[in-house]
Amino acid sequence: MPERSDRTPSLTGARVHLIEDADPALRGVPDHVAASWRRSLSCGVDPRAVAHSYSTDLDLGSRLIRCAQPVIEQLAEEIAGAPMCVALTDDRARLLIRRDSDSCIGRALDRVYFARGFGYAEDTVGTNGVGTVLESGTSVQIVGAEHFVEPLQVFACAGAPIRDPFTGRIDGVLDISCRSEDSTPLMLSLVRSAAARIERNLLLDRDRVQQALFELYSRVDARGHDAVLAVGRRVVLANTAMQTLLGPADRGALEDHLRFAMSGPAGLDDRLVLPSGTPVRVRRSTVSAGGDVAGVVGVVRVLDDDHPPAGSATRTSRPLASGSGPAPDEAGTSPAWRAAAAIVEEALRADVPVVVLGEPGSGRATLLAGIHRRVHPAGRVVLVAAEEVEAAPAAVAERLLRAGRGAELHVLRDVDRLSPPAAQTLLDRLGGGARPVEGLAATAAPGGAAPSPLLAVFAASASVPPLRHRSADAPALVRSLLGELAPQRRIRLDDEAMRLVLRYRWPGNVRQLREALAAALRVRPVGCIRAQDLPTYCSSVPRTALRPVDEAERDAIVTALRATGGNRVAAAAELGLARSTLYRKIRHYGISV
Ligand SMILES: Nc1ncnc2c1ncn2[C@@H]1O[C@H](COP(=O)(O)OP(=O)(O)OP(=O)(O)O)[C@@H](O)[C@H]1O
Repeated sequence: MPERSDRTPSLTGARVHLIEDADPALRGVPDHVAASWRRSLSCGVDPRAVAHSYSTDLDLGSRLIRCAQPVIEQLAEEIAGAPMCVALTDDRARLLIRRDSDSCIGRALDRVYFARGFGYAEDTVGTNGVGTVLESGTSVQIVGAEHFVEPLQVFACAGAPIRDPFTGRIDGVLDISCRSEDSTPLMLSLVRSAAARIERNLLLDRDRVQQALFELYSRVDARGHDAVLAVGRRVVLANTAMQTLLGPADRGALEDHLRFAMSGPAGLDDRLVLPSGTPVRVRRSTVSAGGDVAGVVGVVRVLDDDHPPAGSATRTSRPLASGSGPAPDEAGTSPAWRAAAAIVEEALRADVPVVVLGEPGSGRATLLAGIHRRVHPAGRVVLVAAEEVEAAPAAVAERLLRAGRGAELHVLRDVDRLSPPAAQTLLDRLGGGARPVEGLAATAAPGGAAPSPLLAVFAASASVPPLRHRSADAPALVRSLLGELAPQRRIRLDDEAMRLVLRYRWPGNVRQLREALAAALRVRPVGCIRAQDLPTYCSSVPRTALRPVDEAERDAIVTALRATGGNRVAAAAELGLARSTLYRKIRHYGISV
């Protein structure tokens, strides 16, 4: 094969043929480059310009950056004499770090948007040393005319994937770029060995995190005869007492509960009822290492009947007020949901202001309303929208202070969305949290840059898990929602439709599930709802957020696959796509039909 620089005219000719002729043989073009050109073409990449996409939501404190930083510094020293740059991207080809050995190469790369925050995915900028690595899963060197997009043909780049040592998943790409005339085959071996060093650091780092969990577990286990359960991101540790205390279903439920608790407050005392009806108390501590949550260690005790858990009342059948909405416990049996219900019930019984944290649509207001009706069957729930508070915080505060006691619960919705002045006015008028306001509850989204000062008013807080973290509740929720949406009809989901419901991530939570079921009922008002009756998005679990144009493409693919009974060859023909392109897009959108 001729030297790379001598091949420029034949590569240029082959590429032009491909663009004009759709599918020539591409003789003389290396296989990995030809495959990448075809992918670039089928994705509609413009061969004349670098399309730029910029993201602001980069994770600059990630484990990947922490483990890569020292290796990048060392690599930058190794190439200091040559006009090159070292770059690190995340698994979506977005540049996280760029270190230039001289300012000329830096300026040249800036001009083609090879800079922090910009994306170099192959389906956006065509064949390159970052996106092509992610698409092919192997290290590549792309020199000069091998780039699909003309403005990139003055560069050469070598990229290697950085894989998570446990999962094998590609976490990012390490890349060395320079002008094509400065390119050397050494770039590829340099970048490969540096990526291997980063993977070693990831392994050591993971060990450190797991070590921290193991140390606390061992300390707690050594303290006595208690049953101890530790749950980390990929390990579960249980001592002998734990292994004999509970059956497999209860153990699984408890593990789920601790896994969910990893994202909650650091140390707490939970009381919950396991699926077999066994009431337990869990004293748990969260373990952190270097800013990462390593896991949760829980000491578990079965409670006797004299000390039922606070949530155990949820299992007795108290009547709900007539005309009440769904009973939260009927649609929530997972430990995380029960734990939230128990805290809310305890707070409402003691008339302590309680805030329910959770993602929008997860059922926070429904939980508060359902439990209030249980505690005060003749009571009333007043939902106060954030917009109403925002418009007149002082007037709302007056109303809350004057409200009828005991049987009336005012729920301030989405208090995290209030502007700081509105939140402050409300807080001041309610007495700054110094004395409890009766009959008051709120909902808020967890996290956020600065928690609302208003949260000081609420002495109790409960966390409602997002629907995707309590898939055990999904079948009961579906039954409850179908009963509400089609009260007089015998309707259910078939197994395949239920499988989609369990697999989909439901970013809009229960509200979105309700909308999906309402849409399916419009297609099939009676009988058995099938997978193809659910909205097309339910058949897709993409790895990244989709743009509207991607959603339209995803919907077209799902519709074609549903129409052809899942036959990919027929679907590709109907869509006018090459079969390989369809397979790639099915993978990209996480489509399951
Ligand atoms: N356990 C449940 N059973 C039946 N329907 C539920 C349940 N949880 C939530 N829903 C339904 O889902 C939708 C959203 O619930 P809810 O209003 O309680 O959510 P939220 O967390 O307060 O969020 P938002 O503030 O966005 O409304 C409502 O239509 C509600 O009826």
